[in-house]
Amino acid sequence: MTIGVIGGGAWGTALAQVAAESNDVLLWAREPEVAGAINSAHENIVFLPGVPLSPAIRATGTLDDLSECEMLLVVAPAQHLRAVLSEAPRADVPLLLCAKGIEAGTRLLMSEVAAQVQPRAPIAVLSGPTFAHEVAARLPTAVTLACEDEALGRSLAEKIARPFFRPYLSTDVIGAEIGGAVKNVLAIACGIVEGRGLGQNARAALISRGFAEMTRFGLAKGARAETLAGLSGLGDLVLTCSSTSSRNFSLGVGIGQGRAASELLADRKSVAEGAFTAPVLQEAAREIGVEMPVVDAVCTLLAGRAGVNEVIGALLSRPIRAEG
Ligand SMILES: NC(=O)C1=CN([C@@H]2O[C@H](COP(=O)(O)OP(=O)(O)OC[C@H]3O[C@@H](n4cnc5c(N)ncnc54)[C@H](O)[C@@H]3O)[C@@H](O)[C@H]2O)C=CC1
Ligand SMILES: O=C(CO)COP(=O)(O)O
Repeated sequence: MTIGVIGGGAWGTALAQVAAESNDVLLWAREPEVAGAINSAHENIVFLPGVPLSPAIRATGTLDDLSECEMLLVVAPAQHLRAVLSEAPRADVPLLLCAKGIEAGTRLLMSEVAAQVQPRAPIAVLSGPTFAHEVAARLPTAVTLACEDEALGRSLAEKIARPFFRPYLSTDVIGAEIGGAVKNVLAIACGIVEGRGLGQNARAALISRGFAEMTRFGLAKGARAETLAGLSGLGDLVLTCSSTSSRNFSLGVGIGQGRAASELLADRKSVAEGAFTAPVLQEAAREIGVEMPVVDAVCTLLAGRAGVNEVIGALLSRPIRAEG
């Protein structure tokens, strides 16, 4: 079977490599130099350099070429997903959504955006603790694959599973998406703590209190508690809050060291989704009356409305309250 991959960033490329172990893969890349190098040198020189790619991966710059694929992995960044999926051929094949974020303006999750622009396509979500370079190196990785249609979810999981890449099934699409979107914002917060040298205790506190925020927001939006505590929620939160391999965490480190978020973001070619998700998550939480003080703090720092010491001081001086 031919699996299509929409998005030639690090994650799209790593997933293409997984899928290419037992399928033909056609990868759409926006940048001609990315598609060219994958076809000529079997390497994504821009977003995943140094990883020899399978010859079963072909790249194209034309979305229409994906019309013959039997399933599509959608790996364009969250804020571009609507535009890219709108230009893709009308599909009635399954879309496996792999981006982590909430759309600015509409406050929609990726599954909701995909349902609007590709209404005939069955939708599933893949999310979890998955650094692209580790997956590309075939290091053991487990993910959540969420699909309301259980039988379809199982068949998609069977198509992409490998001994080193292990999907766990769920029917909680919203839960899987909320975990992945929220953890990116919390990873920025943990990076700030690291960059400011505030210690391991503070980071553990932020992970726990951040998880409480993720849970409050997720439950209010209809997510299931066990999904939020699983691979796509807590699992990914722990990964991205602990490593400079995370672009969100490393953005936070720079902010914690006193650099302006705008300057750090302008320097990047790779995406730090949390920077885009943070303000829309804050709006969505306020709309439903869910308190998210760590998310609020990240928003203040991303917008440059206050300094790091002031924001952390305000977080630490909140009234004493019950943990649960
Ligand atoms: N890199 C990773 O380890 C993982 C990434 N993800 C998620 O996958 C999604 C894609 O991230 P990466 O592959 O890491 O990206 P990346 O940071 O490696 O590359 C940036 C991507 O953005 C695309 N892009 C830039 N401007 C665009 C535009 N105007 N329209 C459409 N596309 C545009 C580029 O073509 C490229 O594919 C994100 O939502 C990310 O959170 C999820 C799991 C792991
Ligand atoms: O989502 C990821 C790992 O699961 C990648 O995290 P970053 O986008 O912060 O690099």
